[in-house]
Amino acid sequence: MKTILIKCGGSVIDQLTEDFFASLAELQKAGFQLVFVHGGGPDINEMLELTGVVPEFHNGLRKTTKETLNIVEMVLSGKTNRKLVHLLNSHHLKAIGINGTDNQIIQGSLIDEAALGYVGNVETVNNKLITKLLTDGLIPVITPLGITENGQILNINADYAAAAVAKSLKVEHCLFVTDVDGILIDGKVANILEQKEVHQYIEEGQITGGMIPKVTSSLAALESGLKSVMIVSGKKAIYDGQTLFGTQIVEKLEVVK
Ligand SMILES: Nc1ncnc2c1ncn2[C@@H]1O[C@H](COP(=O)(O)OP(=O)(O)O)[C@@H](O)[C@H]1O
Ligand SMILES: CC(=O)N[C@@H](CCC(=O)OP(=O)(O)O)C(=O)O
Repeated sequence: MKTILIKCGGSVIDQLTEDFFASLAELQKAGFQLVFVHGGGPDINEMLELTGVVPEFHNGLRKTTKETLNIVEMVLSGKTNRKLVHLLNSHHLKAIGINGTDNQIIQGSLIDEAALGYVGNVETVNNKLITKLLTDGLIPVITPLGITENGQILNINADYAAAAVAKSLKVEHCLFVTDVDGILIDGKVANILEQKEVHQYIEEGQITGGMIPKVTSSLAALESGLKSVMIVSGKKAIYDGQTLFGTQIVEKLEVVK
């Protein structure tokens, strides 16, 4: 069966629409099995603020002290994951929540402990539990937490975690669901962007902030052999039974034509 990896951004989890959930059902009808990796940056920030910790980011990655890691794990596993699983189940999409650390699904290593604390890169993904759940007809919903060889829990940027899971599962499509209709260039959604344009738009400052990890992990996923990567909106329909709506990212335009 063909699989679609859906990364659901923290920016949009609270704004997912009926049309979006209807598109997921359409994708299942079209023969795709779904796997989710979710973010939760806003939920984490909210809880950190309540505890008086000021969020700190370096190149888009959250500096994660021991205290922050405890909150990140509590929020991602206890709040955001529960919220998304509940939303899917209430739309008759049979979802089950799991942590990236469960059964060592996401194995990673520290990026730079001195600068970032317990923030990790993905080294390998253990597909076993994911494929077992898919075989049972369930939608795995995975937190972007990883674990090192020594058992240290890692906070992983959800875009990178999603791209790594997509690569490991060799999915048909990888969709980054966010709070905008796609990548906006000069105020308009681009239907398709190639690698070279992505780099150019980052340099020109047209692609900034939270969109940067999405495009860089999209390009990494394409390089690793994935065929289709898209940025789509969770606020509307993303599929009409034939076409996915949003911005497709490709290595080279001529390959697609
Ligand atoms: N060129 C662009 N097109 C669309 N959005 C962009 C662009 N450059 C930066 N962004 C920002 O990226 C945001 C999405 O990233 P982020 O907030 O990290 O979302 P998520 O929680 O889904 O990962 C958009 O809301 C927008 O503010
Ligand atoms: C290391 C790192 O930055 N981890 C992220 C994990 C959540 C995430 O990426 O959530 P979004 O997709 O909503 O941004 C964080 O702590 O915010």
